[in-house]
Amino acid sequence: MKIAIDGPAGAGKSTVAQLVAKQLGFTYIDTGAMYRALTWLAIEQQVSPEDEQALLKLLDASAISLEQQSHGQLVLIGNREVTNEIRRPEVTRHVSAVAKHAKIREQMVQQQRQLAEQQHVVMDGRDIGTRVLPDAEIKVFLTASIEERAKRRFKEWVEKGYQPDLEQLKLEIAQRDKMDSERKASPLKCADDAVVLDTSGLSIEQAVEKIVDLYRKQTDSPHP
Ligand SMILES: Nc1ncnc2c1ncn2[C@@H]1O[C@H](COP(=O)(O)OP(=O)(O)O)[C@@H](O)[C@H]1O
Ligand SMILES: Nc1ccn([C@@H]2O[C@H](COP(=O)(O)OP(=O)(O)O)[C@@H](O)[C@H]2O)c(=O)n1
Repeated sequence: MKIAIDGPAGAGKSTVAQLVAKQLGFTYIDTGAMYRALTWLAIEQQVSPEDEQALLKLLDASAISLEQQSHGQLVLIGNREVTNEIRRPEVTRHVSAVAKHAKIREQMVQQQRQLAEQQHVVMDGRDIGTRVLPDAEIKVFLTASIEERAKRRFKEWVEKGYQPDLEQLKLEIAQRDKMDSERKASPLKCADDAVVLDTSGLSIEQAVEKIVDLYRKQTDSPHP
């Protein structure tokens, strides 16, 4: 069973997908973490996000992997754990430039499909329903207004101890969405057969419940 959750930045994908996975006993896979790990590495090794060949070399030389633990997903580069570091604002600013390269995406997609073959998954990203798992049984396009998404990020960053600027955050989110939607290689878009779920007026719990309901309707199984 595969549940694909796509959508723009800050829509609540990882929060909601993680809780859906927990409720159903599935494995949660955050594909954005893989693009973030490569971006983190590129920054560390001073490789330009525009240099596809150099990024490919970096990707080949560095085993990026996701490890599922009871408390969440760990992101590893070789033996090095980078789960928290890849969330840094600097990585966020450059990740869409790294993720636009077709050959980089091919390799990431291959790895993501392998993960989904081994277990029941809830996978979130930008191209899960359209490219990575086009045959997913349930596809959700999770979205929310840009104002709502910027406010959520603002709150999250304040809680992490940063001092963000709301307007700047809104601008960065809009820029990232634009790059993700306009790139040639599997852009961010809603799959034709996805259910659109606007979370602007929903609590996290309500959004989770709506997806779990979709699963129940699909499988007709009240006790997963
Ligand atoms: N329905 C919701 N209502 C309020 N806040 C939410 C909702 N969904 C997610 N959030 C909050 O918004 C922030 C961004 O969510 P996140 O899951 O990181 O989004 P994404 O993975 O789509 O970028 C998090 O701090 C999360 O707790
Ligand atoms: N399947 C995916 C997942 C992420 N990405 C890229 O990786 C970036 C970071 O993804 P993310 O899911 O961590 O982003 P947030 O919305 O959580 O900030 C996105 O802005 C995309 O550029 C992608 O291209 N395809």
